[in-house]
Amino acid sequence: MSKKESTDDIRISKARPLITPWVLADELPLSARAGATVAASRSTIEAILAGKDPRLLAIVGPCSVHDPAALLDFADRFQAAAAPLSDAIFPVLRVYFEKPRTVVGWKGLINDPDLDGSFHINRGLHVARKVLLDVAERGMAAASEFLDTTFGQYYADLVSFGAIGARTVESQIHRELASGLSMPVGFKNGTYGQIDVAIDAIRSASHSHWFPSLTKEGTPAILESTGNPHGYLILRGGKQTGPNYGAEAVKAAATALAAADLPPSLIVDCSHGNSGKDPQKQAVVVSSLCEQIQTGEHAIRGVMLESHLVAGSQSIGDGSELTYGKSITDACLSLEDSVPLLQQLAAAVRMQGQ
Ligand SMILES: O=C[C@H](O)[C@H](O)COP(=O)(O)O
Ligand SMILES: C=C(OP(=O)(O)O)C(=O)O
Repeated sequence: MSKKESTDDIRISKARPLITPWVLADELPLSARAGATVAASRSTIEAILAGKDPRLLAIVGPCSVHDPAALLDFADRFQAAAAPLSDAIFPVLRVYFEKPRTVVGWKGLINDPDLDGSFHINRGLHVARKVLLDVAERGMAAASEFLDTTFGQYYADLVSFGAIGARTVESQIHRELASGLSMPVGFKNGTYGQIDVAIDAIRSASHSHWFPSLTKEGTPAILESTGNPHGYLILRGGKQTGPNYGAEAVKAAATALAAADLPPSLIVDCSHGNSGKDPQKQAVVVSSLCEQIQTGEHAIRGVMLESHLVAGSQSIGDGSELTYGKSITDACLSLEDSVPLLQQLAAAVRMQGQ
C-alpha cells in the first residue's frame, strides 16, 4: 500500500487569524463628522472630474504612510496652506497604506505596521482605519490605492478617492473591485506608459461584475457590483514612453478617452514616471500643467504630488532610527516646496476662469 502524498498548502508555512471588517468598525466606527466629510468630498470630487466644478483636485501627501503622527501633522499643515486657495483647488490628502513593489520591499503600513517584517496585519488594519478616521474628522478628503482586493472592506467607507495603480490596472480582479467601490476611482496608465490599458480598465469597471470577496462579518461571499461610473485616467508617465504630462500627451489622452466614449477628463501624477522619481522634477511638471490650464486645457482636472514634511527619502533600516516626516518609499518634495506649486496651480485655474 503506498503512502498518500500531501498535495495541499505545501508552501504555506503559517496561518494567523484575521479580524473581520465588522470587528474593526465596531472598535472604530464611522463618526457622523467623518461620514459627512467623506460623502461631501466624494460629491465634490465627482463634480470636479465631471467638469461641473471648475476647481482642480490636488492629491498631495507622502508616497506612503509609515508614521501616523507625521501624516496627521502633514495633514494639518496642508489643510492650512490650501485654505486660501479653496476657490481654485480642492485638497485631497494622499493616504497610501499599500505599496505595490516592483520586486520586494516594505509593503506598507497595513501589511507591516511595525516596519520590521513582523506582518501584524490586524494591527495594521486598525492603525490604518484610525488614521483615516482622524483625517476625515479634520474635514479632509483622503485618497488611497486599493491593492489587496479585500482590505478595502475594512476602511473604504473613509476614502473619498480610490486609485488602481500602474502595476494592477490590467488585472481583472482590480477592475472588478473598482466596479464596486463607493468613491470615484483613478486608473494609472501602465508602468511602460500605455494608456489603453487604463481606458480598458475604466470601461470594465463601469460595468456590473460578480466577484468573490468578504462580507463585513467576514464570510466569504460572491458580490454583485453595479459598476462604477466615476472612473478616470491618471497619467503617470512610463518606462517606454517617458513622461506624459506635456500638452501633446494630454491632448492625445483626452482624444483617446473621447474615442472610447468617456469624458475627456484626467488627472496628472507629477511623480513616478513623470518625474523619473526625482521629486524636484515635480515642479517642472506643475509648471507645464499651469501653462496648459491657463491656455484653456480643460482635460486636466487634477494633479497628484508626492510630498512630505521633509524632502527626499530614507532607508527603512530596522525602523528604529528614522527622521520624522521623511518618506521610507519614494522620495518626496518637502511640503514647504510644494505649497508654492499649489499656489501656481490655483493662479492658473483662476486665469482659466477669466
Ligand atoms: O509609489 C511607490 C513606488 O513607486 C512603487 O511602490 C514601486 O516601488 P519600488 O519600485 O521601489 O518597489
Ligand atoms: C505606486 C504608485 O504609483 P504607480 O502605480 O503609478 O507606480 C503610487 O502612487 O504610490
